[in-house]
Amino acid sequence: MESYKSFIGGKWVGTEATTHNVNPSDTKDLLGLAAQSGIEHVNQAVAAAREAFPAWSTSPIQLRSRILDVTGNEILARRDELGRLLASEEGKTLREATGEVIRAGEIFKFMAGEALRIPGEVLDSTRPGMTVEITREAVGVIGMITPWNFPIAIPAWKTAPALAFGNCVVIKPAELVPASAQVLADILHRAGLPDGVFNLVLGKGSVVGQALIEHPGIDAISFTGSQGVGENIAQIAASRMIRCQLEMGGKNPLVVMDDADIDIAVECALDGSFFATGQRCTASSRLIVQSGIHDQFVERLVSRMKAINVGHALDPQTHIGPVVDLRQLESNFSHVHSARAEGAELIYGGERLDLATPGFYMSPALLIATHNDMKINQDEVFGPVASVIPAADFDEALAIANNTRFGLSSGIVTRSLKHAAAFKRHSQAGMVMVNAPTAGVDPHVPFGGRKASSFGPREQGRYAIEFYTSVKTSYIQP
Ligand SMILES: NC(=O)C1=CN([C@@H]2O[C@H](COP(=O)(O)OP(=O)(O)OC[C@H]3O[C@@H](n4cnc5c(N)ncnc54)[C@H](OP(=O)(O)O)[C@@H]3O)[C@@H](O)[C@H]2O)C=CC1
Ligand SMILES: O=C(O)CCC(=O)C(=O)O
Repeated sequence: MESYKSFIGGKWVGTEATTHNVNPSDTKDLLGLAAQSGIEHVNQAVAAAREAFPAWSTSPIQLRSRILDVTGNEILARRDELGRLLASEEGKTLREATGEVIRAGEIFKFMAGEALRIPGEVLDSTRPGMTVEITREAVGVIGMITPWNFPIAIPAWKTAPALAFGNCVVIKPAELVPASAQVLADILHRAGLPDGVFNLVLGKGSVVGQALIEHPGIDAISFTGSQGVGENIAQIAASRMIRCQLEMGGKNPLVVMDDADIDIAVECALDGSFFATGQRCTASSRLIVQSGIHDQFVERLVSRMKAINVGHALDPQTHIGPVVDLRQLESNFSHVHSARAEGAELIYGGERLDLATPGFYMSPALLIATHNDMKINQDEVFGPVASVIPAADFDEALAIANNTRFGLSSGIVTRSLKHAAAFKRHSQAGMVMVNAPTAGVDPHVPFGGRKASSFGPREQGRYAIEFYTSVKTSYIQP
């Protein structure tokens, strides 16, 4: 039986109290026991990070780059083993989990390059003989709180740029996925990261997470998760005048125009709405379909859904794994139930499945005859549930797409360059896809949204530098 520990100041730290890490594909399969750290461990982790910061923030960029590169190489070399681990604790399929591990490895390798390319500027001053230098410095100790749906990629895309630019880290991963977090701590440690630079504290969000965001030794907070927790973090960060970066939910629209290639439209909807069990903040939960193609699209999508295998995450025949836990499963059913009560028609799926192993299985659900004001089309579900909203023309489809408090990703399937260009320009989302699913993004470009989906500077790619560095302007008179 595995036991997962916190990692503080270069040492593994266990606790008497533990939580069970259960495989959502088979609840009889107990993967391990995870430490339940408390406030004391948060205090120790922040103290270790503060102590490590002066040396790490001024360390040679080649050293930082090398450690990130070695970390990325090991993650990539162990993709199959780590993919199995991730699929076992989170429930996404082996293919999806291995893809996520590769993404994490590539992020470390990308940031190994960025560590060597920290930009600056030298300008003439308005005062004769004087120059002005604009440089970037590490922010300090970054508190990170990460969700369960991308157990290694999200910690990677926060940690890699933080370390590249000389910051220290205290991370609290979601309680449901301690194994992937522990693997990351172990790889970074063995890659040569000095003690205290990266600290992992396992435990409850309401205890460890709350203590971390309130800790006076934290200089910035990067969070991915629900809107409620994000709003709490924003208030605390504002009261302490520290920066925060919040990635929260989505209610992402996929617009299907009459002139769409129907095969592309159906595959985009299938992938965006249901793969990864719909547990992506970029999932297409609103399918906005023009009237001329509506019936054909629904018929083709349902027929594709019928061919989908829901099953054990490690079974190579599985297309969609289980929901992550019972709470999320019940929440998904309650969304479907309330949509039907509001008048939506459940045309396919939405049922609990009893399979060979006891897991949190549900068939992907498609609701039709919905309108955008329904709760199902305003609240994030975070499961394999999508609804179809009919639209008369492009203008109506665009208006519906933008009529949401969220603004993470959006998509359009069309053969019309005019509609694609207009959608790209007027969609109120941080990421826009043309003839591609709303979910599934590249590791080297900015990630983030608008409105209630995101707050603060973008994550990932070269843009990550904005959050993880502080700009200094120096006036130099020789
Ligand atoms: N944008 C995204 O990618 C995600 C969106 N969500 C949305 O959130 C819903 C609920 O999922 P859930 O996992 O509960 O999301 P949460 O926002 O509760 O969890 C995200 C992270 O925040 C931590 N956390 C929880 N409470 C606090 C707190 N008071 N202070 C600090 N940290 C805290 C969690 O810890 P712990 O694990 O211990 O609870 C976890 O590490 C989903 O159904 C979905 O709609 C969820 C995950 C990712
Ligand atoms: O769609 C993706 O590739 C990323 C999704 C994501 O980051 C999330 O769900 O939190």
